[in-house]
Amino acid sequence: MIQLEGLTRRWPGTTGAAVSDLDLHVPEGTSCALIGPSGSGKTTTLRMVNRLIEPSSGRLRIAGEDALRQDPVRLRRGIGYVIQEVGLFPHRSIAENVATVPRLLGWPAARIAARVEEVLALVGLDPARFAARRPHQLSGGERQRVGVARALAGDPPVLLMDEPFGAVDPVRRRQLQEEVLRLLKQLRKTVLVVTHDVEEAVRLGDAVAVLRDGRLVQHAPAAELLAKPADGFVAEFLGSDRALTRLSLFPARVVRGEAAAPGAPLPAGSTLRDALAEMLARGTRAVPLAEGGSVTLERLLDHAAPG
Ligand SMILES: Nc1ncnc2c1ncn2[C@@H]1O[C@H](COP(=O)(O)OP(=O)(O)OP(=O)(O)O)[C@@H](O)[C@H]1O
Repeated sequence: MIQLEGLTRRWPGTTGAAVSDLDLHVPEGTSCALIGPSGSGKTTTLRMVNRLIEPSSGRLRIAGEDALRQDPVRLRRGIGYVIQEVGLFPHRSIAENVATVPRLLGWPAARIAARVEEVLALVGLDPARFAARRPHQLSGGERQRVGVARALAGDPPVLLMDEPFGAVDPVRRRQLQEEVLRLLKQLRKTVLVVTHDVEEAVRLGDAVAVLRDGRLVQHAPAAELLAKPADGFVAEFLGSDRALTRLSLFPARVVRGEAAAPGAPLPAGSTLRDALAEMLARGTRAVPLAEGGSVTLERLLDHAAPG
């Protein structure tokens, strides 16, 4: 788990703090997305957790240990870090890039080689095709996958991600988000992810923390945040389409007693938001599901306006 208590960062020569008295708890095996306007302190917060930025005051516990008393270099070897620009070494092969942390950890060569193959496969890159290439021989999306593989290579319990899919086009982005999310859940990583994209935040975060001027204004499960923004600032930041965004959190499933509607069934893995889009496109009040039964407009309204 990651636990921030009163964490604060002041920059020399500035009035006020970039991050002020921040309390945040990310339980083990869960993810928290940090969102907020530009300059609200998201990246500063993230980089205080791996101490690329030293906190001015406050406490930081990672996996039960006082992280501010640990040697920062050793601390970082236990924390995966994924950034938008990926930051791969351009003159080293993909395999060498992925091997960075295991090598620093002093693993034997055979174990490193096996691990490189394993994590490349985990992120959907065939080691036989990619291991020997240089970063410039990959697409942006493939490089991003390498960034995730590299962060996972040393099997750290904690992962920090800063706009991890910012450089990926919107279509591949959703696919990559879903794959990485599935992977992180399967590996039970504790994750703190920074994004400016509300949809990405609710998709990746079990909980979402909203920052404003370096202060935490709301920290709640994604569905609760979208249903009940704490104030006008949060509501505006989440956008007037937040009820629509919320529908994307719920899978389209059969509710007993609903007869099958006519027409082509929704593809497997569709969300209630996809169901609404289909209803609008077809001009119907219900769409059928492949497993039988339907999603109805009434059901969508129940989810969009919870009690
Ligand atoms: N090295 C630095 N020296 C002085 N001030 C800094 C430094 N780095 C960041 N800041 C200031 O700290 C505040 C928070 O910056 P931070 O990068 O954490 O915001 P952010 O929410 O991640 O923004 P963005 O979404 O634009 O990346 C900003 O006012 C920024 O100008």
